[in-house]
Amino acid sequence: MKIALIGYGKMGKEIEQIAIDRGHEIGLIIDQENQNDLIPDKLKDIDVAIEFTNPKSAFDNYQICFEANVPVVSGTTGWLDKIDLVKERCQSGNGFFYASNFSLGVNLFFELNKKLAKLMAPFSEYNADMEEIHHIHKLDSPSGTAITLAEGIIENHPRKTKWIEAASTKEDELSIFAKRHGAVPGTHSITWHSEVDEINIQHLAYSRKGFALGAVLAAEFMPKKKGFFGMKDLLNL
Ligand SMILES: NC(=O)c1ccc[n+]([C@@H]2O[C@H](COP(=O)([O-])OP(=O)(O)OC[C@H]3O[C@@H](n4cnc5c(N)ncnc54)[C@H](O)[C@@H]3O)[C@@H](O)[C@H]2O)c1
Ligand SMILES: O=C(O)C1=N[C@H](C(=O)O)CCC1
Repeated sequence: MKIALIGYGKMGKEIEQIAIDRGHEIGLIIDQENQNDLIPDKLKDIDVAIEFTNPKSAFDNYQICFEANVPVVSGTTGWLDKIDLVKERCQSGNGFFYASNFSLGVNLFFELNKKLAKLMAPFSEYNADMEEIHHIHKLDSPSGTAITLAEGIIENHPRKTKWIEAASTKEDELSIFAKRHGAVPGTHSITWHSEVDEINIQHLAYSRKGFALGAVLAAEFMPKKKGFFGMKDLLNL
């Protein structure tokens, strides 16, 4: 498979390594300094584009791939205000795969989080909050993964209706505490506190390898696909 890498930073480089190890060819690499090279003509013989850039650039990059009819796998976070526009393009025949987190472990953790929220529903003595810790270079906050986790709690717990990135004393608000520290690849924990105890679940990434492998697996899933896909489609969760 011939892959275009859009964004050649920490994730782009990790993905390149795994894609080559799995027998793929990197046909095009686009980063900030050659971003004007991202034109439909250069994508002519590309099977799939993998996009990991930043919240401001991602949507424009998708549009160029859509014009070239190249399916996109994107892990960029912080652009979801435009998700309806992307879904419209998918309805008119483009292919797009998004995950706030591509690692298998986090996607299992998403399911565990939903089950725990459901289990807690009848027990009003327990209240939840969330902490996410990432490296100091991260641009968006809270993390895309934290937002997915918060949505999982809100969908499955009757007393939580929204999340806020602050300490809250309102029962219907889920507090997210976002911390930035050193080179941390990504740690997420959810704690359900009562007066007498707490239950804590945590996912801690040791490196970016799990994110990168998931993105390459998504890229292998995408050629010729039309529509909007996510990790549930890939992992059958
Ligand atoms: N979904 C996931 O599993 C997952 C995992 C890790 C990171 N991320 C997200 O992926 C994104 C990138 O993360 P990273 O750690 O690789 O960041 P990074 O800063 O190391 O790399 C981003 C790269 O994009 C380049 N870039 C900026 N504007 C561009 C443009 N217009 N066109 C092409 N390239 C451009 C930058 O020069 C940089 O090299 C972030 O949004 C991050 O939150 C998602
Ligand atoms: O390093 C990042 O940036 C990460 N971003 C994703 C998020 O916002 O959840 C996934 C974890 C790493």
